[in-house]
Amino acid sequence: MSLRFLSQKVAQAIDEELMSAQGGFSIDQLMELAGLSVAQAVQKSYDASTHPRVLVCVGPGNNGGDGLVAARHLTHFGYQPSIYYPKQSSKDLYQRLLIQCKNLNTPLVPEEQFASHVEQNTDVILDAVFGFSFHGEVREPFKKVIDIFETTGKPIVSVDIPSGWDVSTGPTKQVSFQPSVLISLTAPKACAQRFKGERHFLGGRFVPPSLAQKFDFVVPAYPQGDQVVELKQL
Ligand SMILES: NC(=O)C1=CN([C@@H]2O[C@H](COP(=O)(O)OP(=O)(O)OC[C@H]3O[C@@H](n4cnc5c(N)ncnc54)[C@H](O)[C@@H]3O)[C@@H](O)[C@H]2O)[C@H](O)CC1
Ligand SMILES: [K+]
Repeated sequence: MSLRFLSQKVAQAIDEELMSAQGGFSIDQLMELAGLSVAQAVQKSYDASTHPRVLVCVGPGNNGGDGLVAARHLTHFGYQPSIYYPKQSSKDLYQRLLIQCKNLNTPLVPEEQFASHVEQNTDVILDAVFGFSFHGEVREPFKKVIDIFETTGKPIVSVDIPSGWDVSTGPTKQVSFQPSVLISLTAPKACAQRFKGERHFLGGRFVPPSLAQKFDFVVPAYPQGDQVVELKQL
């Protein structure tokens, strides 16, 4: 069976099903596993000894939450992440994730230092700005962030979707950067067919076979205890 690429609508339906009474998961659990997958994909792609400074760009929704979780795991993996989080959520979950990072002394980058921080103090950018619920044209304060993704020479690792791409069709007139690494969560979204970077991982190792069957997608075999599996061919 070949890999299925999910539409925005189906990705959202799967997410809802996982967190329904039947699915039994809480958002905290899914986000923890998604963020752990992301940290593992970074670790498999960029060694902490050569690329320790990971700038985690955090958006306003759950994609951003995955980034905060990844930042915490990356610290424990020996990286020195920093966080750019221009529109902080007041929701309890996000506040707690941020406290956990602050307790690990992870610095928060101020808005006016963002551009210079990318150029001078960053080895890898972790793009956790928008995921499968993004639509329309990028609004501030994120336009500035995506504009830098468009022009920087630093490697970008995108969580679930390259932020600003159309979830179904991929690069747009405004946003066409290619991340070096993409971590698709649960199953790749349709836009992943336009990914031309170096490595594509699948993460989010929480899908029961009955759910994959219901939504007609394939979960490839993960190696041993890994939280990611590399997808060689699209
Ligand atoms: N089942 C899974 O695979 C899981 C995936 N996870 C991650 O969750 C995101 C999807 O999260 P969601 O909260 O639904 O949305 P987003 O993070 O994509 O962003 C919504 C956020 O962005 C704002 N927004 C939308 N469009 C724009 C725009 N044009 N300009 C500015 N802002 C915009 C919107 O208002 C919201 O605030 C998925 O991709 C995974 O990364 C879960 O963590 C675990 C389960
Ligand atoms: K993203």
